[in-house]
Amino acid sequence: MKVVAIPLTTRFRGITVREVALLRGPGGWGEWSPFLEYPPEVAEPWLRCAEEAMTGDWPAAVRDRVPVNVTVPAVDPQRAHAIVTAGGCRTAKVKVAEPGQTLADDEARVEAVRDALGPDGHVRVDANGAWSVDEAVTAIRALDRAAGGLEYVEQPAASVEELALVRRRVEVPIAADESIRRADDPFRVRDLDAADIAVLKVQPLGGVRACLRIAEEIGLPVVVSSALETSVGIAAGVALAAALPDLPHACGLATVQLLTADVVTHPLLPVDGCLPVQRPTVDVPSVEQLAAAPDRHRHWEARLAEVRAVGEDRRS
Ligand SMILES: O=C(O)CCC(=O)C1=CC=C[C@@H](O)[C@@H]1C(=O)O
Ligand SMILES: [Mg+2]
Repeated sequence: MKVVAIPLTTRFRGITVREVALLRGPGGWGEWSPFLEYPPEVAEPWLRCAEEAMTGDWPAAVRDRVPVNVTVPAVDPQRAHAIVTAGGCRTAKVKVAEPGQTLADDEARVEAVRDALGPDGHVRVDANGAWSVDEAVTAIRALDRAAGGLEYVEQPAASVEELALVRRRVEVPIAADESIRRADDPFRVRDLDAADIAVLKVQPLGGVRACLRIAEEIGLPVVVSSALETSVGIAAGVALAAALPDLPHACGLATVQLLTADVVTHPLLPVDGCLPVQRPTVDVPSVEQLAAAPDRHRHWEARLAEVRAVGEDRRS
């Protein structure tokens, strides 16, 4: 196992450095990068995703490019404008409802993003479940106006029940993220008519093939999104997006742009708003250069042993 620590270009989801474990198998490298605070039970499906990559057993692709959104963290309007302009994508996903910020901050950011994209781009927002139902209804209406039309809002409230209530009160489509990847039953979103779109992330949901099965059963259009991986992990998301029979929306897989460095020879960065469907080649000198401190290696080795034990328990 190799552990790397990569500084982010901007604080994102409360972190400034991304720590990632890379595991090598007969079919290639796999990335195992559950966030540091996740307990073993939560980190276990993430390991299944890495193990699948290490066998090289991914489903066949039906397309050779995957359209992606640029991801805009909860930054000021000038910075948001610059990120979208530099991102080269026709769709932008804007983080909103950040602790310590106001709805006016979100409106200003979304306006700047629309300005940078022009009238024919798509703007979507992600609230990470931060709003109550009433707050969500107010905020979605305001942000829809500020954006001159939102493509969708991702996880406006925390629970599936709340998503369903919000969905009945606004015109903007609702996408479910945490309500699928953190739920005991990802299909409650479908059963309660709580969303128009399913966001699927390959690591928390146990791999590419597991996500393909969820996509078939959930019966909603899918947006494949990242968990802030290096290009090794993003390649698994790209493999899922490439294998889906229909892909009506851009995917949230352009997050290598949020890292200051990568571990492959040709990072999975968008060209003309799309990622190529290819497995990147790990660049061993970069892995060595980005290596985490020895105590972090020891931490990840111990974590791996614990999570493997959870996996064995679940299989027995
Ligand atoms: O979807 C995207 O554009 C990028 C990925 C992204 O937003 C996320 C990656 C990692 C952790 C999550 O908090 C976050 C998300 O909520 O979707
Ligand atoms: Mg999300």
